[in-house]
Amino acid sequence: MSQNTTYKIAAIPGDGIGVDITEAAIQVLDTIASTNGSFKFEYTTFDWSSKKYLERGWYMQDDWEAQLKKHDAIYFGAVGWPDVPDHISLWQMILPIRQRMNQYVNVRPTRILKGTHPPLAQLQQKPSDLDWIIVRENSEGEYAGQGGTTHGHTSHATATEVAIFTHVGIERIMRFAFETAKSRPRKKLTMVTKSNAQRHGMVLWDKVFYEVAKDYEGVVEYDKMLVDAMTVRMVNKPESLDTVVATNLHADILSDLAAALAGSIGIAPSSNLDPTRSCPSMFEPIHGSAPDIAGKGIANPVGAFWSAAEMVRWLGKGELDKVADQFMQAIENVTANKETRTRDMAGSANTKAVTEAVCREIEKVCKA
Ligand SMILES: NC(=O)c1ccc[n+]([C@@H]2O[C@H](COP(=O)([O-])OP(=O)(O)OC[C@H]3O[C@@H](n4cnc5c(N)ncnc54)[C@H](O)[C@@H]3O)[C@@H](O)[C@H]2O)c1
Ligand SMILES: O=C(O)[C@H](O)[C@@H](O)C(=O)O
Ligand SMILES: [K+]
Ligand SMILES: [Mn+2]
Repeated sequence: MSQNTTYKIAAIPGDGIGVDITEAAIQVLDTIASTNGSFKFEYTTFDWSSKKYLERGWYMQDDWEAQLKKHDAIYFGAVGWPDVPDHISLWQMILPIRQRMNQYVNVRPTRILKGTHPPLAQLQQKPSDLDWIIVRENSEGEYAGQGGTTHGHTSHATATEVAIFTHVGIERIMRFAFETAKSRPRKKLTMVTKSNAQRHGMVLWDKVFYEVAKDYEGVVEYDKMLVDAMTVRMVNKPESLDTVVATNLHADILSDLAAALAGSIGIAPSSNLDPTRSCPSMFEPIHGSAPDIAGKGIANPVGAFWSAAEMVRWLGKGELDKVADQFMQAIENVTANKETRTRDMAGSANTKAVTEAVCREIEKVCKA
């Protein structure tokens, strides 16, 4: 990385609290850039949202792919609003971006940040017992887009949602998951499946997992869990897990559970990655637009900040790891203090106060 590198960021705030937390993330990203001095961000903000969809009839312009590809990364808030059916908003914005930008991996880390109140008594005593990375397959399964409805106007209405699993798609996510597990101190991978009831796609999923596992024999310890039993293990034996690989749908569900176990859905980050780096990767908190608290200025921006820190790490290709770590340190210094926690974390601060506190901490941590 040269001095004064400029990273071009496509910012898509979207709907509801997506708007508040994207604005907050940009403020802290600019603070970390100006404090560090060796890089800066240049943003293009896209007004793609459900509100605009209702006015214009479209979420993204026809040339959206070309527009996004002009950027080094995408920062995303959330999409979805009660007056547009959720499958329309997802399928006209977030899912096409994940698919067409080749973001076939979705990395969802969870750990208990300082000051959070995990609901389980055992984790209140030993927060270090929960430190996971969920690797979510991000292109296939029920999200591949195959299915349809016929005779929809009659009582014979028939609808299918076909879960797609390909050897190529499974192999690339398994390799990514094994590499992730290998890079972590415990070198441990748990594969989640449902190959007892789902006897085709999930059986191929398992088969390819064991094929790839041969390349990591003696290097990464691995095991297999049926997804229903996995929810029990996450609650009862969180310390027994480290890296987890699961299908698109299973990991979507398990990562919300993971966030709740770690203290709040408002903290959890995600990176939608194109590991080949041919397209921009996309960073967003795992939560949605939260219509119930939107417009109140009280959304927890911590998941958005953690996602922004992962964006810095990804953009730096190894050269900004220290900066990303400082960013995380600043976030955790703020969560540690009750005065600067939002309501979902048993505090009373608003989004703006938490954001300003993180900016102040960034200046302290980076200059120390
Ligand atoms: N990737 C995305 O953009 C994405 C992800 C999930 C849901 N959605 C969409 O968002 C809309 C709402 O979905 P939902 O209600 O199921 O899930 P949600 O994540 O928006 O909200 C679930 C609950 O968590 C709370 N919450 C979420 N984020 C929070 C934060 N940062 N701080 C404090 N509390 C927070 C909300 O107030 C709500 O009570 C739907 O349209 C859905 O399709 C989009
Ligand atoms: O991927 C999904 O199912 C939704 O966009 C959302 O629930 C998410 O987790 O990103
Ligand atoms: K989101
Ligand atoms: Mn989800």
